[in-house]
Amino acid sequence: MKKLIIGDHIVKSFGEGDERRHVLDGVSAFIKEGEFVAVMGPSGSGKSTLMFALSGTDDVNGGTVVFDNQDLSAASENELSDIRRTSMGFVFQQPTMLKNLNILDNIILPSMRDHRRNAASLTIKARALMKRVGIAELEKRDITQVSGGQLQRAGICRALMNSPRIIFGDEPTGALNSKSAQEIMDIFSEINEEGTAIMLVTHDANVAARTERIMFMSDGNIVSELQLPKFDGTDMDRRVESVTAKMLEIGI
Ligand SMILES: Nc1ncnc2c1ncn2[C@@H]1O[C@H](COP(=O)(O)OP(=O)(O)OP(=O)(O)O)[C@@H](O)[C@H]1O
Repeated sequence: MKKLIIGDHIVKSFGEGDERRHVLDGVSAFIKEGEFVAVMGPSGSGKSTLMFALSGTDDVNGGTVVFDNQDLSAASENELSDIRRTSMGFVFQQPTMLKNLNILDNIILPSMRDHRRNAASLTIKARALMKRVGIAELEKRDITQVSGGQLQRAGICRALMNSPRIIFGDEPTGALNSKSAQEIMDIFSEINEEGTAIMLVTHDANVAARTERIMFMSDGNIVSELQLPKFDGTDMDRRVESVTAKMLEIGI
């Protein structure tokens, strides 16, 4: 499968003078089209920073990031924002949604900037997505009137509105109980089955075990990888065991 994103010797530094520190220390990473990957590693190892670099959300201090043959490091802020809006979806631990809008409007709002689409067609798409993830009946609810799992489903709908090539998830199940987390992972698996690449940052071996490749980070570098067969709903215990064995082996 062709590579969708290629990060080559990425350096990302924070701080000034003696305080300056390479949070990404020349890290190279790729994500293939339609691939389902996870990034694991100790707190502060640079997982989220890598995600923000590969998605063009943050600029880098060295190296290159190429998305679908476009060099993100050379792209203007407008070009980057277009690429992110049309080709990428983002899901975070706590979906940031507006309190004065209902769930449906929160899902639609970011896509309203895409002038090729009108409100009616966006509403149709949002309702189809909500139905698919099991929150069709919640469209009129305020964001304070739904559970954490339901809100995260809405966050996933919002990320899917523009039919992205890839979804980036930073601890998307981190705030959920294990049942809701597994349900969210079922949704991610389905989305991936349909061809959307997914990159998840996670501390949870049960989440990482659902993916097909895990990159392990330590001190701003990828220090190991684990390849798993594509998840087919079986063998979960064995998959989790191999992830935890690898975590133990590299000491995270
Ligand atoms: N904007 C910033 N300014 C200064 N330092 C930062 C900034 N963003 C991240 N860092 C530092 O970079 C390091 C890596 O952060 P990052 O969030 O990528 O780690 P992580 O592996 O995702 O950690 P966690 O698992 O705790 O979320 C940390 O030491 C963090 O404090």
